[in-house]
Amino acid sequence: MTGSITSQPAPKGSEQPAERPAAQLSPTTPPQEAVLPPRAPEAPAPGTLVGSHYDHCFGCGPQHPAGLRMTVVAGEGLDVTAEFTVGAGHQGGPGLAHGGLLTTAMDETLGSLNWLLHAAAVTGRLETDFVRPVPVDSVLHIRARITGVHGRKIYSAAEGRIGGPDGPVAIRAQALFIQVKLEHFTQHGRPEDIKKALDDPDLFKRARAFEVNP
Ligand SMILES: CCCCC/C=C\C/C=C\C/C=C\C/C=C\CCCC(=O)SCCNC(=O)CCNC(=O)[C@H](O)C(C)(C)COP(=O)(O)OP(=O)(O)OC[C@H]1O[C@@H](n2cnc3c(N)ncnc32)[C@H](O)[C@@H]1OP(=O)(O)O
Repeated sequence: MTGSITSQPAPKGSEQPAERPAAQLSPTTPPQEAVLPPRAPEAPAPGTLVGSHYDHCFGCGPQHPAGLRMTVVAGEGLDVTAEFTVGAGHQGGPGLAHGGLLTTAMDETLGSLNWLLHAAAVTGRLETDFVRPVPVDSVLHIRARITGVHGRKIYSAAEGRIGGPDGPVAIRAQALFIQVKLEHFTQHGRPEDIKKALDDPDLFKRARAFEVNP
């Protein structure tokens, strides 16, 4: 390895224009018309566990053999906290957490915010800034909040700290979730998993509840 990337001349026609267009807002930044709705009546009470949305979820499922098994606690408003302990099985570089897994932990936490609105939603876009390395055995303390809702779009942001809940920020994320109907899962999921999920009375009850207010 030479340690440097040889610079090549830019292909013809790809030169920078004399004036760059004004910086665009990220699609994960709520527009001015976005609102902060009240917590849904069905939202988990402040200080209680949000609970896993699906037993086999890689992020939160208690039955997943190698998942992150994250637990998320509802906050007072449109916010949650979560912890993710980085294990030896989560390495990217030696002794350091894999960035993709940290992103998964952020995705899971941000996704759980949707329970506060009682909305079934999927990640449309997720942006992550890795601010400092996260060693194995660290506990990532995550705080996430909804930053706005506009139609089916739910905007949210989170940060993950190490060395304690008020330690330095190691990772930041912003997300755009899109509200979906139950059919999103039933039409696209592998049939045998959908069948099993629908046979689970608890999940079925939960899924039907979404149908009333999709
Ligand atoms: C059978 C029982 C199942 C029961 C399940 C039970 C519970 C589950 C419920 C909730 C889950 C709760 C917690 C989950 C917690 C964490 C889990 C992690 C979350 C995930 O891991 S989840 C997997 C990864 N995720 C996907 O697998 C999505 C794949 N994708 C799609 O399925 C479509 O892409 C979709 C649905 C996103 C949109 O499709 P669509 O056709 O419905 O709507 P459309 O395209 O019109 O978008 C509407 C407006 O959003 C804008 N928009 C869309 N995408 C954008 C982007 N990327 N950037 C900027 N803007 C975007 C458009 O520009 C438009 O904007 P506008 O309205 O202004 O025009």
